[in-house]
Amino acid sequence: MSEALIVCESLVRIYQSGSIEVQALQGLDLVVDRGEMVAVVGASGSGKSTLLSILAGIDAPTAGRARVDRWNLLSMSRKDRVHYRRHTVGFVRQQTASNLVPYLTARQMIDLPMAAARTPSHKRRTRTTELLKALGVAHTEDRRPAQLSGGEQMRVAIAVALANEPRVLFADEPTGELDTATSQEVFGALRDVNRRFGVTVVVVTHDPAVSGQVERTVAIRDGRTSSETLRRTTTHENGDTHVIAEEYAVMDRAGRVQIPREYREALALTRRVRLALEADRVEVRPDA
Ligand SMILES: Nc1ncnc2c1ncn2[C@@H]1O[C@H](COP(=O)(O)OP(=O)(O)OP(=O)(O)O)[C@@H](O)[C@H]1O
Repeated sequence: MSEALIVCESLVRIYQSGSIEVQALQGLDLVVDRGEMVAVVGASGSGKSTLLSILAGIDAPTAGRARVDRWNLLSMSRKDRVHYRRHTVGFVRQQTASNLVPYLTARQMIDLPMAAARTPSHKRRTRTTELLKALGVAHTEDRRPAQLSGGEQMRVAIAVALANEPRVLFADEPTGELDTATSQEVFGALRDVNRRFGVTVVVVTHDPAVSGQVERTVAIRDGRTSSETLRRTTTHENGDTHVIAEEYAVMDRAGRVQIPREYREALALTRRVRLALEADRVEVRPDA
């Protein structure tokens, strides 16, 4: 098996505002393999944006472990961080317009990160043309952001994020401001670049229609990974295809598993529970 591209273990991020401490991440575990496309879901305030900012090298964790490719995100120098953000990761923000430069054309915006990385101009031209085509926005190459629809703006933003051939693309609510049909298009574009360029994609979303289309969804609750849903497609004899989704609890390295509230309430599980090892399972029973 190939080595995972992203590994977070017991990741903690504490924000200090005045005398108040906010624990945005409280020991989060996450593993993403190379080439995977993963959706991250969770209630507002659960820590999704914090996680993405840390993985994108924009914010630094307080404690724990976080590795992306060969980079340890807790011990990167300022110089490393610039290199990391330029070459290893691409980032697409929720607010469509904030990804773009108002006075540049689509072609110029895609060119910009490559110019900053001192890529030779003939390579930049070829890559820009390839990306404009791959994202279905070749017709917009000479237009500025104000002359693009919301979906086109987002697809150009994805092209900009992919310019320097990053290993991983992070997208924070990329379809949050778009209508359903346009969301589907943008999400389709993300899936397409994941397959076509082999770039790993981690997408934060509120939209169940979006998260339902990836093979793995990771749910975050209170700054921790709470469950994962794996989906696989099966084909019946008559040719019909069905998607089977199975939800798993996530166990951390210390063996901790969160028991969902409805299970605890149904069996009145409180502070002490009985654990029993059976041949093929572990039982959790109320303290009788
Ligand atoms: N810069 C900051 N200073 C203080 N607290 C912050 C800061 N950024 C985030 N938080 C807090 O950290 C927690 C997690 O925030 P985060 O934005 O990661 O959640 P989220 O799951 O992305 O939410 P949403 O879906 O609403 O974007 C929240 O309680 C938030 O108020």
